[in-house]
Amino acid sequence: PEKQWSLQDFDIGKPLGRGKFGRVYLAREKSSGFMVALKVLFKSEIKQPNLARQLRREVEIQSHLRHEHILRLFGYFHDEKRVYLILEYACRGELYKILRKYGRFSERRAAKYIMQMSKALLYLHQKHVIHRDIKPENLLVGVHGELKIADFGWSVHAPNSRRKTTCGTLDYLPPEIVEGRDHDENVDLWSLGVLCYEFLVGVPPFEDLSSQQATFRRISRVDLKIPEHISPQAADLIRRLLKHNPTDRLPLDQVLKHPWIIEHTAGATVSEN
Ligand SMILES: CC[C@@H](NC(=O)c1cc2[nH]nc(NC(=O)c3ccc(N4CCN(C)CC4)cc3)c2s1)c1ccccc1
Repeated sequence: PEKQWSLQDFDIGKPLGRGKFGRVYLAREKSSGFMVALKVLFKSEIKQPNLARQLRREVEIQSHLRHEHILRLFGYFHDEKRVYLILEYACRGELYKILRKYGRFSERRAAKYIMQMSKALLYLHQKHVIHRDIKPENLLVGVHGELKIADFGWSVHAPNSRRKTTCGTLDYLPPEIVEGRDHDENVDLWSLGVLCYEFLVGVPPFEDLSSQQATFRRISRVDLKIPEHISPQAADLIRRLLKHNPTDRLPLDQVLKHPWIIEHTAGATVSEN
């Protein structure tokens, strides 16, 4: 039987971060000493029905997932004002802050992350779950330097035609969502290509700081310029993922066999520092 958790079961530590709704704290479960991340969301902020439905979906989906590159959701509880999600603690922090600190990643580090993301997405797609919000802000780093996909607030069961009213960056949206068309698992392949580009270049491929419309236009036209310093193999993988037609995008099992991934991750299965 599922254990009924409550706030009394935890010692709350330092705040770890914050999302659009709520904050996340380091916490220790008292009887085991197990460290977790406790995500606190205010009911007042998720009052709107679609946010409550989104949260229920996040909990429903993430609580059933078991994968080394997907952040575990161990349980949840609520009091009169707040909802609490008991999440796996990723002790090396947020990937986007590491990316901003370094500016951009080496091809070896980028390829390792893309391989890990591909394995996680393969697992998700086999369960007909599409994440729909793959971006550096939703990626965390575990104790062995491995990636963990967090924040399933936008994940859905495929196929899906629900309008995605984005609050965050638009840079990761694929043409079919930007153009309001139906979408399926292939949206995550597009985002994987955007992620690979941003890891290697330091900025997303279709970013146009002048306006959202300008970014939409560049996405819809797949207006892609790959800088000279990117290796031909990396450029090839990015081009094979950033295809306007969702079914033309390189499937995940092929991504894992791509020469760029093979060359840069040989022997990387052992835990890395
Ligand atoms: C992805 C956003 C999402 N976050 C989670 O769910 C989150 C779940 C979860 N588990 N573990 C985390 N770890 C951290 O946040 C963290 C941050 C910094 C750290 N360091 C600072 C630098 N130092 C050198 C190393 C240690 C270590 C861990 C987070 S965030 C969210 C969504 C809504 C509301 C709040 C949070």
